[in-house]
Amino acid sequence: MADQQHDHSEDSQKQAKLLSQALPFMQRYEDCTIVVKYGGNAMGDAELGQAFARDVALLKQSGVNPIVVHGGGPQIGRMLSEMGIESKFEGGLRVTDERTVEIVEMVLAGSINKDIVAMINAEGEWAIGLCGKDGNMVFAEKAHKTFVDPDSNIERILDLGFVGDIVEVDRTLLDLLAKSEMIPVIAPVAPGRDGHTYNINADTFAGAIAGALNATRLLFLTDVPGVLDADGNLIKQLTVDEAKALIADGTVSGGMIPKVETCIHAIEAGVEGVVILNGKTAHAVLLELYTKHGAGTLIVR
Ligand SMILES: Nc1ncnc2c1ncn2[C@@H]1O[C@H](COP(=O)(O)OP(=O)(O)O)[C@@H](O)[C@H]1O
Ligand SMILES: CC(=O)N[C@@H](CCC(=O)OP(=O)(O)O)C(=O)O
Repeated sequence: MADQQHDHSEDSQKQAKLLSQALPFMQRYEDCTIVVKYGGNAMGDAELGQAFARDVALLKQSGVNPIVVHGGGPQIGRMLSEMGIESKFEGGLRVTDERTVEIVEMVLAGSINKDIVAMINAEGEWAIGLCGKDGNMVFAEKAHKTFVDPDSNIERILDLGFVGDIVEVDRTLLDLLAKSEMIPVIAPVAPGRDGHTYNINADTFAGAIAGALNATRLLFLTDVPGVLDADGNLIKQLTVDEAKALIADGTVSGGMIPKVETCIHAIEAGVEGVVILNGKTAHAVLLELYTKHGAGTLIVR
């Protein structure tokens, strides 16, 4: 019994110390908008998912305006495969025909969106699941992507079907929610003025939302610790110019290229800082925001 009491007081001392260290950071982000992009690769583990939901709830409780934008690429791929449809990507984007966009919307705005809402609600908060269609929040148009054939050096136009580029973000609904108890959880699906539904890369979608809201931070939860240098070491901070140089010299490659490019666009659109961090680390969001050393790579102007 005496031992237990001792443990308790040690625990509470530790907690008090942690809290006092976190306090200045909590004050720093009070009333700030923080957009968190929760990628499909960071999902899947129930315990990690609950830790993520607890972090988002704690942000709201400490006066932040958190907005979750989620992906779900691997989950869409699994559903398509169960239905006998093969996933095809061009330049990192899913080629999306009419049947595929229906399934994308079902998986993203349906099951994944509601799972995240339920996890946050289980932490005692009020999450509300949305997509670009809700409250006329986001409008898209058919994406116009080109591709330079490395063999012939000829530029080709890519027809990705119902993949969209964002052309408009209306912040009315998100401004209303910021003043309420609600935490928006947004799926990257948006309507076009042409009446079609468009599938939008979740990183791009999160960048556009963060830019339109002049967010203080945009966090990308992925499956690596952040941007790594040529020796595989984590780079703690980068300027936009340094980030561009890492793309140009090939240090940043593959899926990290569009991610870092989205970071650069978001900063140019008015986001104060963007962080790429490992969503597979429990409580990555709190470690990034509420500790001195952060958790990932911070990119700033
Ligand atoms: N310099 C780099 N630093 C970190 N990751 C890199 C780098 N260059 C390429 N990558 C790759 O980028 C991947 C992250 O991009 P991606 O798979 O598209 O993320 P997500 O699916 O979470 O959006 C990493 O898993 C890694 O393989
Ligand atoms: C156009 C396009 O590629 N859309 C993505 C949307 C989901 C997404 O981006 O999810 P992650 O963040 O988990 O990768 C897709 O269909 O997979």
